[in-house]
Amino acid sequence: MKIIKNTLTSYFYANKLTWKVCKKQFILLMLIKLLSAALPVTLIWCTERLIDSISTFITTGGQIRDVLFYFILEVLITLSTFFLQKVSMVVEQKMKDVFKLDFKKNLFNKQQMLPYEMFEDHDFQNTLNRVNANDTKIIQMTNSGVDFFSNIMSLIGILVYLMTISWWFGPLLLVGTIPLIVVQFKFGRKKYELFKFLTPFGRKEYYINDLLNKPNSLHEIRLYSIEDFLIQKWISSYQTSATNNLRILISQNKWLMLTQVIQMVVYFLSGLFAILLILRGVILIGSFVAILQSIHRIQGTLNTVTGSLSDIYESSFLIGDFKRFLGLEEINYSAKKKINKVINLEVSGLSFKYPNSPKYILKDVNISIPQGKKIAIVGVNGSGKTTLLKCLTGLYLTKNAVKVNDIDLEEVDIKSYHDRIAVLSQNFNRYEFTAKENISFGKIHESHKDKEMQEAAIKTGIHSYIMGLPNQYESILGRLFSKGNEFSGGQWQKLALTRTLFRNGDIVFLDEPTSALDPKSELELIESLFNTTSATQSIVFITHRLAATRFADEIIVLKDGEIVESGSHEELIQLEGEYYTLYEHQKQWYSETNIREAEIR
Ligand SMILES: Nc1ncnc2c1ncn2[C@@H]1O[C@H](COP(=O)(O)OP(=O)(O)OP(=O)(O)O)[C@@H](O)[C@H]1O
Repeated sequence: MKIIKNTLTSYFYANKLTWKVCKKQFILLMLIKLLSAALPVTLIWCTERLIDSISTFITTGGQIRDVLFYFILEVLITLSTFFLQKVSMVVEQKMKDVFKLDFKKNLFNKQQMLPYEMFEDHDFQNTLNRVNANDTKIIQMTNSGVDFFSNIMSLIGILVYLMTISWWFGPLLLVGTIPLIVVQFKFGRKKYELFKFLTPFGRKEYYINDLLNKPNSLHEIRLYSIEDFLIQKWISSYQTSATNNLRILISQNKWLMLTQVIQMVVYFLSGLFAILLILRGVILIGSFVAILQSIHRIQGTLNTVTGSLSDIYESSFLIGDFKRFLGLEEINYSAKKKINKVINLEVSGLSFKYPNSPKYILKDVNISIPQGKKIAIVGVNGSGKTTLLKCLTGLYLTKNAVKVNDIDLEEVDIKSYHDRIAVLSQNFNRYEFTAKENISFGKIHESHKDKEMQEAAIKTGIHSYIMGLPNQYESILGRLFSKGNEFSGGQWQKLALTRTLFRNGDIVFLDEPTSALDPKSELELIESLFNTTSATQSIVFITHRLAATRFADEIIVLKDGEIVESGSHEELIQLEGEYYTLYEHQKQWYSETNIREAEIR
């Protein structure tokens, strides 16, 4: 009972969605299917009449007009069937296209409303993967439903026709169908469960495929000769999916064979019964042929009907995923306080651990960032620097620990906060669009401000490179598309930094902004950055290069998620602690002499 209720709920839900998006195509499809449903029984009736009129014509010299009439009618019905089939294919395709467009738009919108941290969770990624399959599943469910009803109507028509000859055909044919329905339902559920189990394998295949296709990843793969290893991994994932899919197909077909045998027995019994009727003179030869034709058609239609039922049942699970996804709690922007300008950012007693991870990555961190303050965060790998940045920028929210303008970040409309900050992350994006677009993404609504963009590009030192490109700022970057121009790693980083500067945030967060730059460019850039930011603009930057930290008002040293030292460059050097040790290791790289030598070279 519960199965039927759930399936029906999902089915009506799918229909409601389809109706909302593509009413016109939906109505048209239903009309076509309605017409198609009436055709089989008409054809059977016509065949019966044709044979009877031929037989009358031969035996008693009846009218040739009748024979020709039924013959032409039969041809017309057959042609109409083909015609409706083709039109319905086009309508279905159009319906799929319209629906997919709307579905994807809604999905993207929903994704935007979900907290960032969800996207780092693999279970969420699996669900998202299955939800993405829903665009076709919802339409398929609607179409299967229309097919189901159309076939049921056609079945009823044929059954009623058969039962007017003898009511025995009804129960006989229906009993033969029950095993088929049971098998189709059983495998509908199994197929969904298998799909769920195989989702991570599918994602892995997709990931490896991407690694092997994209020039950025292929570069290292070629040089390390790990193609074979990766291909092997892909094969193993693929084989798991293929083997399991084949196994379920074999198992389903074994059961379907059994139901087929039962159906054949029913078919022969019905045939024998029809022979009995003709021998007793109850029916004519035309009715006999029509009975056989009806039984044959019923069997075919029953297979389609139960197949549609199984599809609807299987899809209902996926639609369950989709409904759960839509029900996920969204970030509530409207109920939150808007930020028009960041006056100060205060971190007090921030302790943080990632979801599904037992270990605290940040422990009791306290930082004060008033307007205009320049802070450098240093520490060895894994000490929690990037995690701290994620908390400061509101990608991860922690109750009462991070306050902007004395308001808990959890209470703040996070979009309004993001509008006021500029972030360059360690894994910045390389957009394979034009140079101008790459920079304008920093402030997309002000993409017409060419002068500001160029000023930012001059600051980071990328302007001269861009001017050297064939179409200057309109040149396409990267190698993926035609007429693309590849940048070096450092040039891409300068471009990403330009994007961040163009954004002109109240606070600029930089996660290792100079990691790909040569020492000379690095020093020049950091100096220019600090000299040209306004007095009210704050900077928080993470770096491993300690030559850059001397420009900061305060340096924070993180170790195992705790602030172990903080102060100016001179204060920390005098302290001779963690910072001093790190600085001593790097000192020689940054001595004035080395830089000058590098310049001469
Ligand atoms: N999404 C995540 N889920 C679980 N643990 C994470 C996640 N991101 C980072 N970590 C863990 O948090 C710890 C700190 O990582 P984080 O990236 O903040 O260090 P970091 O100081 O920026 O390091 P690096 O200098 O290498 O960039 C690491 O041990 C890492 O394994």
